[in-house]
Amino acid sequence: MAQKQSGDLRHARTGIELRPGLDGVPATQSAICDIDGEQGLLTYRGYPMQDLAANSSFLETAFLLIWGELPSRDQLAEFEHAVQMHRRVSFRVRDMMKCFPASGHPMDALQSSAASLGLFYSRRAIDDPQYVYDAVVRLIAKIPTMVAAFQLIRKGQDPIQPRDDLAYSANFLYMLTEREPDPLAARIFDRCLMLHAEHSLNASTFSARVTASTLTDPYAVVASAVGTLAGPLHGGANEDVLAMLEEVGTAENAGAYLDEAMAAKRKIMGFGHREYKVKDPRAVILQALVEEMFARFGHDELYDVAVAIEREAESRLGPKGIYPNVDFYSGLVYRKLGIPRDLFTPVFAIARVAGWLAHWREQLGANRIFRPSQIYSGSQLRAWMPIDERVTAPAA
Ligand SMILES: CC(=O)SCCNC(=O)CCNC(=O)[C@H](O)C(C)(C)COP(=O)(O)OP(=O)(O)OC[C@H]1O[C@@H](n2cnc3c(N)ncnc32)[C@H](O)[C@@H]1OP(=O)(O)O
Ligand SMILES: O=C([O-])CC(=O)C(=O)O
Repeated sequence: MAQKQSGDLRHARTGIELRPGLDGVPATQSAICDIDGEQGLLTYRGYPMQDLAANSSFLETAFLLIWGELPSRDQLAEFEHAVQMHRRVSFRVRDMMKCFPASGHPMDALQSSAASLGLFYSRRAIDDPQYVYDAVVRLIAKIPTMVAAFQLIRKGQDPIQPRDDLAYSANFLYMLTEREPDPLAARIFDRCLMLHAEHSLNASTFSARVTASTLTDPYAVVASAVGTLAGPLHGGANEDVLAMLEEVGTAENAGAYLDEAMAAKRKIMGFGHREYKVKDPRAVILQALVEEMFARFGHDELYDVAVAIEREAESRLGPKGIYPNVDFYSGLVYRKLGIPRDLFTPVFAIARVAGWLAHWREQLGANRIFRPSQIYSGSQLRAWMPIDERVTAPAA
């Protein structure tokens, strides 16, 4: 991989400084989510994350994020009912998924199936509040169904239909595992979704806003965000954390593993954050949820490995402000729920679609197309070279 660009470069004509990765550069104004990375505080629409995770539900939190206020009892009932009515996906989408290679990554399957929804619904009605409401409902309702469907299809089975008597999270776990989940497991999963629902201008949300700013349809917005979330520096890290815990194997190996990884300049997955200089507040809650899961459903020795890595990392990475992020403990909850490792990031997407849609609406409310500039570092003006006069092929 190429070296990251160094700072202190300025645009030749405007004099504006290049900030690689847009570090610290405000790229939009938003009223959706606030992060205090020094204190480890996270709020959605002004409500502390801890209060929402303790008292709300994923659908209620999604409503808050997208429409700005907590719903009334009637509004919530209407929203929950609408989502329930739109959980099914067309047989055409299921048949398309049957043509996907079973060995493909479920994030690629999700990105393709989310994009395919745009084929079914009109594209040019984004000014119509009913179109917006319907698109929000469809995406929140259908993404879990598509994630569960690909899981069964790749095992050679037919997807199972959603169950109308089950609430949002319980229904997803049922469609995935073909068993009605324990109510505590379903509640813990619902809390995980709330914790992952939104996080200001992270890479996938930025991607969603850039796509939204072209006035394309919301299915393309979500599909582009899913593709961005998949990368290992972003949502994809939750899958890699589990691989790391398995590789480390025992708590005693944690220190040596960290020393070796750092000497080889490898990043520790599930650690570090552009915004947080302390432990991610979501990781604190997720760790408590892991313990709640294990107290009820049995211990997992990989948790001891995770705790040892966090302890050993304190002296090695803590001085640089590098602590566990949201991806560090989530996989241990999902593993206990019977979710396969390569579905951890699709599960993240099930939650984050709420944040993406909130940003889609906000972007459309005061839209200007994203079109930043660049600092050109290529050749200066050159004379055309006829093919027979070219002496060397350009380096790969
Ligand atoms: C849902 C989410 O997206 S949460 C993040 C999930 N991603 C991960 O867990 C992957 C591991 N973490 C990382 O790659 C980074 O910390 C990111 C991508 C999250 C943030 O990246 P940035 O803000 O650009 O920080 P950057 O990568 O420049 O790192 C700054 C310094 O900290 C070090 N660092 C950052 N994260 C880590 C890590 N996980 N392990 C070891 N060192 C790290 C870098 O090597 C760099 O050191 P240097 O200054 O000596 O070169
Ligand atoms: O905010 C970020 O850059 C990444 C993150 O934690 C998230 O998207 O939840």
